[in-house]
Amino acid sequence: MVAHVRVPATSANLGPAFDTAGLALGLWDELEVGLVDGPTRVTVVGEGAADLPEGEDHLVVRAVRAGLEAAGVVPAGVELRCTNRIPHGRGMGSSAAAVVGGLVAARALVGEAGGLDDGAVLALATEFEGHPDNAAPALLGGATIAWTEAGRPRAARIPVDPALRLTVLVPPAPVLTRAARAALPAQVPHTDAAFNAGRAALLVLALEGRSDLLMAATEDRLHQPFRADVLGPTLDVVHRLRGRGLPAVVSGAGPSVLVLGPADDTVRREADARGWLVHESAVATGGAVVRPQGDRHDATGR
Ligand SMILES: Nc1ncnc2c1ncn2[C@@H]1O[C@H](COP(=O)(O)OP(=O)(O)O)[C@@H](O)[C@H]1O
Ligand SMILES: N[C@@H](CCOP(=O)(O)O)C(=O)O
Repeated sequence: MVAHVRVPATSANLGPAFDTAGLALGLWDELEVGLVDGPTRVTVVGEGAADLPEGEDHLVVRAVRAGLEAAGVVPAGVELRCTNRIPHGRGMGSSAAAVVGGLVAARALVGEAGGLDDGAVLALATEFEGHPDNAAPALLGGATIAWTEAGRPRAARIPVDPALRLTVLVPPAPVLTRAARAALPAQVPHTDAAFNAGRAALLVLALEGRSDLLMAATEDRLHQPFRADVLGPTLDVVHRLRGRGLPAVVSGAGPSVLVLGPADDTVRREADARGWLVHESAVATGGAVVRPQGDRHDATGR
């Protein structure tokens, strides 16, 4: 059996909800995973094709193995084909997609008896990622709040206005999430924590349809200011767009910028002037899914 999985890109934090909020974007990676008697073989088309390992070190293979191991299955090798559309190291959740996609493929291969329900997949994905905010929407779709309770990650969907458009401005060079996390302080002032708690609560209302709250709801003092130096021009772009009344934030750990709105002329001019790509979509309502064999897809993976 071959499991064919598609898994969405995600944007985490959404300004104030650091390591907590995230949403699925309309751009998908696809994976085909089978178990083989011989050594592991990996084929990659698209993003990362020239750089990624082709054996057991490949992140998707590691995730498939983790899922299989949790279900008590240890194959000799894994045959993996990837069609990658999510750019790497841009704050669009490529690593979460790889991990969640691999775990969902493992779930399809072992069947229900393997015990890999959504809670188990989210827990394993969070072990890989170190934070659950990308893994939750990659798995469940939509916009999510993720948190840890009694040592286990949990997630809940937030209702989102179906008219909401999302635009990601994507710079040409990556910044690894690890580097952007290393720039964060160990402690923040209580006033800044309180500021963000209020803004994160407001974010839920804004996503539900209170678009008049979007600007206030996307202010942040917990991560963006500390990341300015490692992200190059990203914070300048955020401030320029916000100065024009657009709710722009750092997408995930950056360096991309997420605008909670359509790709209007202001957004396109800002991106064009810097040679950045623009990706516009709605919030993707579905998370990682196992696709029927031979299902056709468009250029975004839909
Ligand atoms: N589809 C993939 N297949 C294999 N490895 C991947 C894939 N996507 C991401 N990775 C690994 O994760 C790294 C990027 O992860 P990270 O720094 O968290 O950025 P992102 O914001 O894109 O998730 C890549 O350099 C690569 O090592
Ligand atoms: N909360 C994390 C989100 C990282 O998202 P990514 O898409 O950049 O991997 C953080 O801000 O570090």
